[in-house]
Amino acid sequence: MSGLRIENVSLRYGARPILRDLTLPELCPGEVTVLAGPNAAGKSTLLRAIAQLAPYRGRITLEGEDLARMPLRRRARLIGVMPQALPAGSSLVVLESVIAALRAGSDGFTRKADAQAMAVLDRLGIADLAMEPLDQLSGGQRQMVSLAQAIVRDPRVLLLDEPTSALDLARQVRLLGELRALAGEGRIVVAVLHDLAMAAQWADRIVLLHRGELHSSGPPATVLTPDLLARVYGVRARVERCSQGRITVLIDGEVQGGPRL
Ligand SMILES: Nc1ncnc2c1ncn2[C@@H]1O[C@H](COP(=O)(O)OP(=O)(O)OP(=O)(O)O)[C@@H](O)[C@H]1O
Repeated sequence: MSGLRIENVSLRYGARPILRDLTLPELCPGEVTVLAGPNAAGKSTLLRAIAQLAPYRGRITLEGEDLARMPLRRRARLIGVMPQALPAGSSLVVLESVIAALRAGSDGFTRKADAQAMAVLDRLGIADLAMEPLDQLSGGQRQMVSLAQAIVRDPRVLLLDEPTSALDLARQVRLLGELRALAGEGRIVVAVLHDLAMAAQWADRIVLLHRGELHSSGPPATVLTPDLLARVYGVRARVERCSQGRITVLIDGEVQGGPRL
């Protein structure tokens, strides 16, 4: 009961079913889980449901406790969310925005807030951005600040929606290494990634969604097969084994006729 459980979760937008009776294997501390699947499969929606940002039917529990019944502040301390994009129109500088994220999970004034927020910026290698206005950052810089906001409360669960989409190669590696380290410290890390080669390299487990349902889940080497990539994504892929049970995925092109599912 130490993990995150998602059981029989269904979610509709209006009359449209988006998640359909979704039950996942328990997501455990120490693991990086990548949520994968074609566009509109329901990946972001599932993250929103876990974060209790969208109403659903079914049960989502953390260490046996129903997240839907948890007091807001406690939930804010336990769950860190890195959305696809930070909302524009902020008048804060980076450090203030990270302090604001820290305070959202605390009941009162935290004297050490500045130091805590600075330590997180330093950990992510962006301390030099502390006094920059949030609205004047580049897309990649904003993404790193968004990660800082998500982890500053030291959450037990970290939910990230396409966290590398705006990052250059060095920062992609830095961020993914950071996710591994954050998991290694005992957190449950769940990230939506489109880049399956990246997912193969960094994930302990891949959960593949398709049209709001669980298609498959397991270690990258068992989920990411050429046959699955052809059927679900409609791409021709080569999957090669490398060291320590890891695989590399190379996409060659599209299969004729597109996805078969
Ligand atoms: N607020 C909303 N209102 C109505 N429909 C929505 C809303 N948000 C998402 N949807 C629909 O839900 C479905 C799943 O969307 P979601 O963003 O979860 O997919 P995704 O797997 O994250 O896709 P992508 O890879 O393209 O980001 C889509 O068909 C989308 O149009």
